[in-house]
Amino acid sequence: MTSVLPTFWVVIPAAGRGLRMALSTPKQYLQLNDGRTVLEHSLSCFLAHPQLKQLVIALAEDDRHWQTLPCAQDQRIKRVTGGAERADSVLAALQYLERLGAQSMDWVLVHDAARPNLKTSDLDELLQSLKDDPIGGLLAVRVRDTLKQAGLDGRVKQTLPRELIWHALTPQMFRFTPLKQALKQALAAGAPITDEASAMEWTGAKPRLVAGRFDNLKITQREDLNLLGID
Ligand SMILES: Nc1ccn([C@@H]2O[C@H](COP(=O)(O)OP(=O)(O)OP(=O)(O)O)[C@@H](O)[C@H]2O)c(=O)n1
Ligand SMILES: C[C@](O)(CO)[C@H](O)COP(=O)(O)O
Repeated sequence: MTSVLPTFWVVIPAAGRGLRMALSTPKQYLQLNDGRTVLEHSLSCFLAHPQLKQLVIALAEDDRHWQTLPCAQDQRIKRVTGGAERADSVLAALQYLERLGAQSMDWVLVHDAARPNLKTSDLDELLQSLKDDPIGGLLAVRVRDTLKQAGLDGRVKQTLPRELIWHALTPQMFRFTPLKQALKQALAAGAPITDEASAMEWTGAKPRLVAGRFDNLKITQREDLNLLGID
């Protein structure tokens, strides 16, 4: 018998400038070949999921694209202004979740607006794998290539063991209050936080790795567009 998946809140950090993409349009608003934007694709699995509570999207203060999208009319989606870094944007969205009634041990999933290729099968695998976990965790994929550590001279210093190395993906799934507190404390301490798991790790927690698809890629640089069929 398939067990019931947990209900969950969603936070979408979408306030980035896409500097590494270096295009006039922020990368989350680039159109894929079906005419929908990267952001609309990144939202789609959540908006179609029966267990979604509500979704908070963090946008740049001067974002003029969001209101042009049909999903901006979806009453389940609330918007907040993002911050200087991704972690600031996530924290701003978490603080808004409190106003929406998020309870301490509610599940929160954080997913990059720049990851349009998330599959429902991966989302459900994450929910199923972590629904009874005391900490939470993240979708991740094992490193496939041989890993080289560079020296300051730009030459190979050594080959690193890769058996235990994973790429962190999103969504990342944690309980509301522990995540909010971890982010607040880690940011206040100036810790280098690049994902939700690193904030939880900073507090001593050990998030669980849930194997996901390698093609759940983050649109970051120009060459990534070809991988997703963007002309
Ligand atoms: N201050 C920020 C920075 C990033 N993000 C979001 O976090 C996700 C992952 O960040 P990244 O890929 O680094 O996006 P950008 O910051 O836009 O890219 P760049 O670093 O090249 O400027 C993206 O969906 C981005 O919109 C955010 O909400 N707030
Ligand atoms: C959250 C993330 O996508 C996990 O790999 C990654 O850390 C985002 O990093 P970025 O430098 O903000 O793109």
